[in-house]
Parts: sequence; structure tokens; C-alpha cells
Amino acid sequence: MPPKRKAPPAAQPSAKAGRSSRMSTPGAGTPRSYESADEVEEDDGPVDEVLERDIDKNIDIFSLDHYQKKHHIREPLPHIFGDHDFSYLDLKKDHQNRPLWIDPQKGRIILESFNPLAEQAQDFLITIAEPLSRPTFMHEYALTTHSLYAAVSVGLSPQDIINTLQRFLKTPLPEEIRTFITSCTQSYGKVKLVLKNTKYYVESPDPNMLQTLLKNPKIGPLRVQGTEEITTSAAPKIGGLVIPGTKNAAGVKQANGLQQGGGEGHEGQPVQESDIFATLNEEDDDDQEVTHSFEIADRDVETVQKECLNLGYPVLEEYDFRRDEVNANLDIDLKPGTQIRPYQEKSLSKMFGNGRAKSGLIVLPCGAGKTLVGITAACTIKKGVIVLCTSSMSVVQWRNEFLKWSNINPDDIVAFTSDSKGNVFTGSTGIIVTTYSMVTQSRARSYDADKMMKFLTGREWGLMLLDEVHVVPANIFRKVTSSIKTHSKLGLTATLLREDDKISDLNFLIGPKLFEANWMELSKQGHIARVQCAEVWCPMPTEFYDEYLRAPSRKKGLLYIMNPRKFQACQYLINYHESRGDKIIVFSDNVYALKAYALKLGKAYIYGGTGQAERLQVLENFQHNPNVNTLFLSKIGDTSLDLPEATCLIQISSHYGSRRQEAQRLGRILRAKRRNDEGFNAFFYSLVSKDTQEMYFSSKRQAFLVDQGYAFKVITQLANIEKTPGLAFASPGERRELLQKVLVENEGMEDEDITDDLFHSGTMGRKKKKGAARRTAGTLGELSGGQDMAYIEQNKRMNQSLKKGKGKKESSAFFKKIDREKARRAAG
Ligand SMILES: Nc1ncnc2c1ncn2[C@@H]1O[C@H](COP(=O)(O)OP(=O)(O)OP(=O)(O)O)[C@@H](O)[C@H]1O
Repeated sequence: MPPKRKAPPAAQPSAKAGRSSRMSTPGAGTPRSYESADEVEEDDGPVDEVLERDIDKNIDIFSLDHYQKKHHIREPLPHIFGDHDFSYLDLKKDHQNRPLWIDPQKGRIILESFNPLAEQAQDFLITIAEPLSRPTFMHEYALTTHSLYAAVSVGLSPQDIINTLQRFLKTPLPEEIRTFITSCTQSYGKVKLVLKNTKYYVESPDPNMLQTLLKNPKIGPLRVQGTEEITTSAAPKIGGLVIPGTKNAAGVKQANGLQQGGGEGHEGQPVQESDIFATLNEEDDDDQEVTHSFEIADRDVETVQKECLNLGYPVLEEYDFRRDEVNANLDIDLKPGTQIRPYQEKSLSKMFGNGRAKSGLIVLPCGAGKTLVGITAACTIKKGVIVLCTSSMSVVQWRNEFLKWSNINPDDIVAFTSDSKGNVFTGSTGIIVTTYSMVTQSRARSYDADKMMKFLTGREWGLMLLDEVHVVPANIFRKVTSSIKTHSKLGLTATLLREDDKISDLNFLIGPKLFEANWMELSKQGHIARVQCAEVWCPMPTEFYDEYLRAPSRKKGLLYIMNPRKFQACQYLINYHESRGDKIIVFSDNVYALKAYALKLGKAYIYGGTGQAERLQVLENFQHNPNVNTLFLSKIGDTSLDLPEATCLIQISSHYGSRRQEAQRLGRILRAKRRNDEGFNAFFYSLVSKDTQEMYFSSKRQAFLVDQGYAFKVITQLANIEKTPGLAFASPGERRELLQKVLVENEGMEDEDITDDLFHSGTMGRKKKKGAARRTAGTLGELSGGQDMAYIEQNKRMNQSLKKGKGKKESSAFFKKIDREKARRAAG
């Protein structure tokens, strides 16, 4: 532990900080010539006395000067900020009016979100940097090579970036940063891969660059023989282009009209003349650039891309779809009433900024309407589209959304799943919606599926929409992108988080991040729900804790999940929120616990082993039956489940420290139907057993959401929990019994239950371990032979009573119909 030190009262980098340090220190990292703060504090006497003394003397006790004098600090800041003392940077005179600070060493940028120029600065930062953390008052961004690459790909020049940054910064732009920007951006965007008339061209505005590439021993020989070495043409002018997804699109115009002049992405606010970023784009639009290119064969695309990357000239992929006269046009437009939201428009304008389609990733929170973004992109390109989803359920949803938002002929949009290997569309082109596993599986295919695959791989597609890109393994993308030939790719996701850190692969396989929305901003604007997050600490009863301390690590998890105090907290919260009229989802990764909790509380549940018909029945009841207000879900419900009725989430077990899962789960309530009701709040509770590993995992899990600006409250005591009617495991005897049961039923348990996975078909590139035991979902208790019969009976009770209820309803409707027929005949 570092020695405890009093925080400086005015430790913010202030104008004074800048002045005083400039006088004495020329730069950061000066040797320490001050006494240790701890020693000085002791010399100073009790803090209260010092404060009183200074207040009497009318000294500004919160000033930095005061702090330095009080602690005899001659070289003021290094002891506080260490290597992060950047007070040597001169502050501009009007620095208060400028919203950005910068760390010259790491390229970290801090935005004061309360500054009047914050909104404009944020638009700019999203384009050039990676958002790291965006809590209420200060946002942190990082300038990285990839983020600068993305900035260039949307049409910014190095000078644009430097000038705009200069204008927003409180200090002059540090030389290191200027050099970094120039060195990254001068090579990015210089080489483009363009597919024109179904042929691939390596294109550049700089003929010398192409000469350099042609001299390269790997790339040179790949130029298609018999073509001229370099062809020269003028790049298209963009002025007057009407693209859905830009401010000229019909849907956007309607939206803007409603917002009384609110354009360029900010509802309720008029477009400002001073929008520096917009001005930059417009200036770019007017430039007509001459380009030079040489042709390469399709099969050499990947080699050329890799080699260019090695040379430090990453290749930008663009699709000049308006000039593609080879691929048939698709008759598709957004329906007239469709209004694209400002952030959706903004994300699309990054994709189509220069009139061509750029491949890349758009990151929007769950429930913010990624589907419509994908559909609008398809309506812009108007060529054949292939949509890849993670499950057959999503395939159905995507097809329905296409039919809902666009005028596509239903015959031109075909689902290709294991259940529907359907007909190929009748027109010359169309849309295929399928799953990643359908197009990548290596097993023998049925005749129909094989025919469809030949169709998919044997032609060119204008656009490939890749849904939920964060969950799909990189090798799957590789297979997909190498087997299906497409001119542009758009990856959609809510979180660019992969616990395996493979996210950078996506930059290469799909394209750079084009846009990332701010969760808090969208929630303030009512596009996603406001959520109150809380972590509930549940103490472990002594007998459980003793066992926990002794247990091998794999069993520890089970004990902290099955902690009876956690069970009670869950029961209490369900009662409380049901009585408020909420619909509740309880998430548990552990299937044993999922069943045990649901059955004891008499609630419905769904996990990997639940049949399709039963799933739909349970979901339908949860949505429409006022008596079914709580649903227990395993991790199959983490993504793609559209339950806008849900307003409360309780998490009882989760996948270790997975930030992505936490964000996905929160996403289930962000789309709450009631989100725009006066004073409405959704609730997200994470129940953790106190003093166990779960607390560590929990804080790790929350990191992403905290960075998005969510604040987790800690609840250590649930008021009057002991008065809950029928409180489970209230007596020590019941708790001991539970412990015995948990131990007996899980003897010889596996490390974790992984079959309960979204990709449980096992075809998503996850290799089975050789010789590993076969893992089955949710039947661990059965394996041990000690399953409690009372549970099994109860088990059947809730899910089955829903079935019975449905049966009755159906039969009574049926008999009623017969009765009516009889009555009509009798009357006739
Ligand atoms: N511009 C819009 N106007 C009206 N409704 C919209 C708009 N955009 C999206 N929606 C609606 O918002 C809801 C959420 O959209 P969608 O399912 O595409 O979200 P998502 O971002 O894909 O979420 P998830 O990550 O959870 O899958 C849908 O009901 C959709 O119809």
C-alpha cells in the first residue's frame, strides 16, 4: 500500500498550476527536491488547526499556492502527478472557453463535458479517437493508430485533425502529438482497394505510392498482366448526392422538420455555423481528386492487404456502388414514414461520407436500433445484401424488420437457416438473411443447403451486414469474408469488447470503427431507458462460508451463487418489483442455480435445454400474461432477445469478470417500452456474496458500464427483508439442509456448464477438448443421482402450468367456435 497522503485541495490542473510550474520546472519528471508530503503533514500539526489558522488569515485555502506553501513544496506538482505532470504546457489565455486537455505522452484526451463547446468537440473526438470513459463531467479518449486510421477513412486529412484539435485544446498542441498524428495519417488512406465493375484495383491519389508498391517483390508480380501499369481517373464529386443516412435523406428530413431545425445529429438544437467538424467535411466534399490505380486479381486481395499493412500503408476498402453497372440494382427504399434518428444518421454518414461505401463497424448500445442502421445502409447501396446473424431467431427478426422499414418485395428477401433452406429469390438480386454457422459449417450439407451455398459464393454482393460482431470468433469472419465476395461490409455491435482481446482482428477483417454512440446521451434523449444500477451485497451464513473457504475453486462458485442470503435478496427484490408492476428478468449463467431458484420461487425459466415451443410459450406469457411477471433466463438470453416489457433485471450468477456480458444484459432493459413514461427508471441489480471472489468479478464486470457513465450503488442492507412473507431459508436448519443438498447434488461437478451457449450447436469454431467429458446442460443434479424430487415436481409446476393454461385456452376457443357454428346453423 502506498503511504496515505492527503489529497491536494485544488489538485485540478489549473491556470495557476501552469504558471507556477513554468517558473520553476521546464518539463515533467524533474528530480524530487521537496520533502515527503507525509513528513510535512506531521510538522504542520492537526489539519483542523491549520485550516482554521489560514481561514483566519483570509487565505484561500483551496488554492494551489496555499497547498504548496503549507507543504513546503518548491517544485509543485511532480509529487502529486508523477510522470503525469503536464503543467509545463502553456495554457491559452481563453482556456476556459476550450473543452480539451491532452496528455502529450500517451495521446489521452480529456473532454470537459460541461463546456459549451463540448458537443462539437465530442463529435470531432468520436471521429479521431477511441472513447475510453464517459462519466458525467469528464470524458476520456485515446488517440490510437487505429482511431486515426478511421478518421482518415471518413475523409479527414492530417491537417484537418491537427487544426481542429488546436482549436479545442486549452494548451498548444504538443509537438509529440502533432508528430504522432502526421506519422500515422500520412500513410493511412494513401492506398485504397476499390472494386469497380467487379474488378479489384489498388488505388491512390499519389502515383509515387503506387510505384513504391509495384516495386515491392510481393505486390509487384500480383498486378494483373496485360493491363496498363497505372490508370488515372478523377474521383467522383459528392455534391448533391442523396443518400439515405445522410442529411439529404427523406427520412432524415422528416425527422429534422419535427425537431424544428435540429440537424446534424443533435435533437432540438439548430445546426451551428461554427460546427467546425461539419465545415471540414463540406470543404472536403468540394475537392475533386485525381486517382491512380492498378488492377489485382480477386485471389490476391488478402495478400496485397497483408503486405501493404506490413509496409505501413493499411489499405482502405471502398465501394463505388453508384458506378457499379455490373451488379443488378435492388428495388429497395425506406418506407416514406421512416424517420432515422440523428445518431443513426450520423453513424451512416461516416460510412457514406464521400459517396462511396466504406467497410467498418458501427457501435450503438443495445436497443438503439442497429437493425435500422443496417437496413438504411442496404437502401443506400441498393445491390444484393447478405445479412449474417447469430441465431435463427435473429434471422426471423431481421427479415421482419426489413419488411417493416423498407418497401422490399417479400419475395426478394429470403431466410436461409437449418429450418428454411428456401428458394432463391425470383428477381435478379435480393437479400439473404442467414446465420454465421449456416455459411461456415464444415459438415456435409443437405442438397438444398448446398445449392444455396453455391448461390451465395458464386456471385457478388453489394453489402454484407454482420450482426453482433463482438461475439463471433475471428476465424469465423475469416471464413465468411473469404468465401462470400462482397463489395462492402458493415459490422454492428453494442460493445467492442472481447475478453479475448481479439477485437483488433476486426479492424482488419471488417474495417475500422466508424462510429460509437454515447450511451448516456441516448438515454437522456429517451432513445434507450434510464437505468438505476445497484450491487447488492449478500453476507454468507457461517456454515456456507466455512464450506466456501475449504472448497476447491470450481465449487466455490456454486456456493456463492447458492448462498441462501442471496436467494432471500432475490426473493425480496422480485416481490418488491412485482408489486410495483415491473416485469423482471433474473439472469443466471449457472443452470443448476437457475432451476433451483426458479422452482423454489415458482417462476418460469428458459435455458439452453428448453425446447423451442416451450421457449416461445414462456416468452409469450411473460409478455402478455399479467400473472407471469418474472422470468429466469440463462445466458442464452444475453443477446438478441427482444423483450421490451422487461423493466427490471436481477443477476444472480454471471460469467466471471465479463464486461461484455454485463453490458449485453443491461441491454435487455434499455429497450423498455415504458422508457418515456414520466419519471420512469429501469433497474439492474447484481447480487454478490460478500467477501467472496464474486465481489472481485463484479467490479471487473462493471468497468465498461461505469465507463459509459453508469453509477453502481452498493446496497448492504435490504430494509425489512426479514419480514418478507414466506422468506426462504429463514431458519438455520433450512440453510444447513440447502448446503447439504447443494454439495450432494453437485458432487463431481464440471468446472462450468458451457453447453448453455448461444452457439451451442458447436459449429462456431469452438473446438471440443480432446478427451474432455461430454457436457450437458442443466442435468448435473441428475448425474449425481441425488436430485431432489420436490424440486422436480415444482419444476414441472410453473412451465407446465403455462402449457396447461394454453391448452385450455385453445380448446375453449375451439369449442366456442364450434358452439358459434352450431348456433349459426341453428339460427339459419
Ligand atoms: N428510427 C427509429 N424510429 C423508430 N423506432 C426505431 C428506430 N430505430 C430503432 N427503432 C426501434 O427500436 C427498437 C430496437 O431496435 P433494434 O432491435 O434494432 O436494436 P438493436 O440495437 O439491434 O438492439 P440489440 O443490440 O439488443 O439487438 C426496435 O423496436 C426498433 O423498431
